[in-house]
Amino acid sequence: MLLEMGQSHLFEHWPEPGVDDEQKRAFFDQVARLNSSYPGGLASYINTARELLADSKAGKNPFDGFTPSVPSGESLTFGDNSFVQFEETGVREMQNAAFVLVAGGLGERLGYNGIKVALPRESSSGTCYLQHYIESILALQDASSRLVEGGSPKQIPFVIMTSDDTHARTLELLESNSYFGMNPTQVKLLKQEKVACLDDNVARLAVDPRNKYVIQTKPHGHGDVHSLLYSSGLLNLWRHAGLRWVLFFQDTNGLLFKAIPAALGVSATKQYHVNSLAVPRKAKEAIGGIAKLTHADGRTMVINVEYNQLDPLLRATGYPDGDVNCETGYSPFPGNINQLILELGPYIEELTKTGGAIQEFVNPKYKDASKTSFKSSTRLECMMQDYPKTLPPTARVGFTVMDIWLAYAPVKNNPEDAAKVPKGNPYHSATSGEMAVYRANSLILKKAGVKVDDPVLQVFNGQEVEVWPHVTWKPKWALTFADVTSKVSGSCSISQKSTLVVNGSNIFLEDLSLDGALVINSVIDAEVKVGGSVQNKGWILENVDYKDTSAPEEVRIRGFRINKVEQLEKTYNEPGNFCLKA
Ligand SMILES: O=c1ccn([C@@H]2O[C@H](COP(=O)(O)OP(=O)(O)O[C@H]3OC[C@@H](O)[C@H](O)[C@H]3O)[C@@H](O)[C@H]2O)c(=O)[nH]1
Ligand SMILES: [Mg+2]
Repeated sequence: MLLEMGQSHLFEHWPEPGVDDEQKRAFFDQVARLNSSYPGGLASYINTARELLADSKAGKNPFDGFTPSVPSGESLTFGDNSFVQFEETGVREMQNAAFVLVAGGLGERLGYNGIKVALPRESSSGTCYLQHYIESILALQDASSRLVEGGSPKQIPFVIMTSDDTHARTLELLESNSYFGMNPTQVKLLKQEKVACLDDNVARLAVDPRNKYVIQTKPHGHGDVHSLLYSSGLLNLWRHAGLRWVLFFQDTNGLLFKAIPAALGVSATKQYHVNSLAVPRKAKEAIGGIAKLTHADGRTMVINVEYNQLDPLLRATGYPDGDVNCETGYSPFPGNINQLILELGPYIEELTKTGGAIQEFVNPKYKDASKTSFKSSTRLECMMQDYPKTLPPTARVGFTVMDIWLAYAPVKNNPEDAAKVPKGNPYHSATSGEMAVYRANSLILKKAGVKVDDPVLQVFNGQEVEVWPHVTWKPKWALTFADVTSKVSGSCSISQKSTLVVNGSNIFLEDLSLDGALVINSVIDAEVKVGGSVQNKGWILENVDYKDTSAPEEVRIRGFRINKVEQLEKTYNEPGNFCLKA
């Protein structure tokens, strides 16, 4: 097959039979793996690569024939009646859902040496992303089964897509923490394989420069999640178990689960086959734009246009300024946060046709204008949000826009690059990711009637951020706005320098005045009323420079550490009714 596919160069420097036989066998093992892990096999990979490389060389626009326009979608306002209604519907539907986290990426822009899901979401409680995600899913599972009468409690399946770069460390993180309270059988890890690299425009496979018996490989992108789910057989198991929704999400977004209940509510109410979550997007921000594309022949689709493609597409179709903000101060195209909700039935139907293959693209870095050779080997890639591209026109494809402060705070950029982000655009750094959690929680409490002091501006690692009171709570305390309002009453206030860590479910804030740090831990059967005036020196943020290698990496990249000077910490380990009146 390799010879037929023009790959004879792979064998050019092979010694005669009997020499290096072990390594030659390993070579064919790798070829077999590359062949079986790609829908259609290696030959089809090479053929597609040739077509895409020829298009790229000819400068063909992948959206040729399509004109972009601004689509209309569901736009939600946090806390209003319809938002609260969507949240309730979403929580009810949650027991028919499965979650899929794509976490095979290395996070090259962040440059962190560990896996990204092990990073703390915020450092007041120290909870890492993976723990927060699992605790959110478990809390949703409990809340959903409480809402649905007579329903037997179901376990929400949780799939994590890993890669060779992240698999072992993800598994280790789960196992060394007892799966953060989730039943181990509830979690499935699916490892994506890398794909072969290509050396030139005729798609000659690239040999590893250090070992002529190894083909160079690189990641194929998060689009692999669809073929992996399909071939795993999980989708049909889920269908037989009566599930209806699959929710996809990415590795570092500390706010995501604040948007999930309402977003699922929208899917269920509008009966969307595909629902993408979006936020207002700043021009040139590194998030894809959701656009309606209309083809010359009349076809239309609502689809993500990736951030590197939006500007050229706009310039080519009558928007001479390309990707710019409109009078609202934002790009007219909503920003895709890559939280997709797919309805399981139509999803299985589609994958049965495609095998889960997603339209691919190639992005070679050419040496010069002749476009005949590459600076380094390239490969085909695919993105999970391109799934709708093959859907029939009858498919119900929609999107839901929510506020940025509520829904999106990824950690993608290293401190140096974050500090260079144009003023007014989000940093997407470890610093902004943590501050966004405090801001969202503070704003939610404010909306629930708590008097929360305004933030101060502070600079960490060259990034100016709003510092709100450090408020953090466990998902089991509150998943929805209605949960928060049911747990806060009377006249409560929180000063700017305060820290509030709520680590329990039945904790009620009643006439609490907080000026300092307060940590409350409780078991499920303890009902704790928290009130009175708490005043102490609190927890203070101290600057840490990202170049200071004496600090742990996760501290350095956020630019501060918490000095826990003084706090009131109370733990309620026994069932019963308690009252903390400071
Ligand atoms: O091969 C891969 C690559 C990436 N991933 C995962 O996919 C997720 C997204 O990866 P990246 O952070 O590199 O994605 P990008 O920032 O380039 O863009 C992504 O997020 C922002 C959206 O607006 C974009 O439309 C979306 O493509 C991560 O969770 C990552 O771990 C894989 O699981 N496998
Ligand atoms: Mg990327």
